[in-house]
Amino acid sequence: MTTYAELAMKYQTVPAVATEMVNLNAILSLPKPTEAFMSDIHGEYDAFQHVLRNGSGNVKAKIRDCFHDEMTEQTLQEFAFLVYYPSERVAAVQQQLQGDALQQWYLTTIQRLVRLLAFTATKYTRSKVRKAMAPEFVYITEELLYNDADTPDKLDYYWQIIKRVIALQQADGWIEATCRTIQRLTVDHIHIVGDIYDRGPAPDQVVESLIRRQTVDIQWGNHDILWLGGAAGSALCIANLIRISARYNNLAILEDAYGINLRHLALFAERYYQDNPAFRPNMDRNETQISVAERDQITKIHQAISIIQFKLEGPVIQRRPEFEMTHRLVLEHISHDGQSIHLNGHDYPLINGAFQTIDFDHPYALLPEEQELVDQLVTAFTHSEKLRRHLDFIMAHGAMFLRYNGNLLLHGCVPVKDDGTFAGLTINGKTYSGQALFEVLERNLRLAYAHPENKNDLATDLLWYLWTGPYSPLFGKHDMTTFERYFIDDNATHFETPNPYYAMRHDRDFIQRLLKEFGLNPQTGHVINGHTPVKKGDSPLMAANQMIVIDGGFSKPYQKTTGIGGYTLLDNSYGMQLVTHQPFTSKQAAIANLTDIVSTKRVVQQELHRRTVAETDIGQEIIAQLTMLGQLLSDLRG
Ligand SMILES: O=P(O)(O)OC[C@H]1O[C@](O)(COP(=O)(O)O)[C@@H](O)[C@@H]1O
Ligand SMILES: [Mn+2]
Repeated sequence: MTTYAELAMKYQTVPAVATEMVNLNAILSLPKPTEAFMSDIHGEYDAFQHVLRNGSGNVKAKIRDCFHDEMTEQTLQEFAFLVYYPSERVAAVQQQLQGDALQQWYLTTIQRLVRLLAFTATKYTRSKVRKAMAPEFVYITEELLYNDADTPDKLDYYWQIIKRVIALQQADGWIEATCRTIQRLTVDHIHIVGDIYDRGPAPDQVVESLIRRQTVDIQWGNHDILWLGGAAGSALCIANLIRISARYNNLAILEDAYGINLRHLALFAERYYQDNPAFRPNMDRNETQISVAERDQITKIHQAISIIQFKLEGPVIQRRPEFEMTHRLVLEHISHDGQSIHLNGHDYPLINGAFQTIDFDHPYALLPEEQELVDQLVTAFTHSEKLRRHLDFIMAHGAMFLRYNGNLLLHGCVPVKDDGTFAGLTINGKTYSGQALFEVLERNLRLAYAHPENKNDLATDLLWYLWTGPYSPLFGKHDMTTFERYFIDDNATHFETPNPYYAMRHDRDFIQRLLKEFGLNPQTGHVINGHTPVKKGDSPLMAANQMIVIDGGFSKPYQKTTGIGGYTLLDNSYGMQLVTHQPFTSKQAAIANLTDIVSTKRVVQQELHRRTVAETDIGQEIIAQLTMLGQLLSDLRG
């Protein structure tokens, strides 16, 4: 929030104050900019990029509105793909066309892009449009954009600029930069409702693209917490994320993207483990097959790190009775011959056994070599500069929940008890529930992240709790049955009881109570969640459209369940729409066949009048500033 003193420093004369007031007043009456909500990206960089580049289908809609009937469907499609993938499409056109035809293509294309840019820019101030441009082309672009080519001289000037740009071989660079500006202006602000990391191949590139984009906020997901926890020195978070990386054949992210050396882990795994079908990597993404030797190595690493994880869980659960997780102390219930386990009053045979490093008298004790490995990994995670840089961004732009323009955004749930009252977690003798639970967990997370040198303190243990604790708002289930899923055949033991929240969120009264708890207007607000894939046939809209779940399966391994390729929610001046995306095959295929993946748009809420900036959070800030400027003006006039 800007203060009166800051404004008084910045605007020292009556005309300066008046000019700013005129400017702010004008901004208030502009249409509300478009927000896009996405979640559960799970490392699927190409699919995510496609949705970002096509503005969740909005870019094509803009082209349609701007050019009406001037373009055939084929031309429109080609033009849209130029805007999404400018460098690839320019290269393709250069292959197809030569000489005069190519020259004509540049002339037509540049002129069309100027028109489209002008069309997308109408919602914004000149200064905002300028900020969305590549600095090296600002001068040229503004000359083209704000040139009212209505006199022959001006028209001549306009075409001269375009021709010079082409002659000086700047056209490719200008096209690329302008297409990016159009992409940015089409969607002004992006919300990521959690889970950028795990299962897919390129979360690091997703983060890089968010860093480039900047106008982003993130509501942390349980998988993001594992990586934040890793950088914060939590051995348990590290063991979990390496386990998942091995499970989905993604260890390369650790080694190649983040420079974390897994050699010692691989050598250790080689010494202790054999092939084990239950630990072979999941190849659902259907990418290039791996060799048997490679598969064997991953399978062994997968077992080694899983057992380390289960061992590390013991002491944390024991030293934190307030976590109420003794039901997750599993290793101590294995029979001493390693053949069965006694859980919840039943004996189950164990399958896929991999218990050779466990001393059943001290099941949670790490072998000295395991301890060394853990120490080495913690050091590597807390020292990876690139990982820190990525997670610094996720920390700076992220939070446990967000209130934005009247809506409540959070990844998983607000934990409740069976009777619908907010469930509490007791920390240091004090019980926190509802909004206070989110806040206490966030405070501890920030503390743990700021002190990677503390490894066994409460704040670091709470990071792991966020991943898997029964009242973690990011997990939302009573238990994570990872051990049972690997080692017990009986499916009943795999079930993870969801928090009652998930049944209650269908109910409008319940959602309104939540909105109220978080200080929002219960009549007009929405709750937006990710985390739980919306199964085929289920609706992402609940509680009379006030509850919206947008985990639609960017994650390839989950597309069997969802049947689609993901959802994005759009909120613009006309209202809210839910966009369904078809599964994305590959970037190459999309560009070669010009296949878009948007399938349907569903209206969630339609505004009776077009909403303006004045009705947004930023608008409220501007109104407050205007009041202070009014005061300043009369003070200056004395
Ligand atoms: O499908 P996988 O990789 O075995 O993962 C299953 C595990 O993932 C979880 O669903 C958590 O991950 P999500 O946040 O993606 O749901 C656990 O509850 C479950 O045990
Ligand atoms: Mn999740």
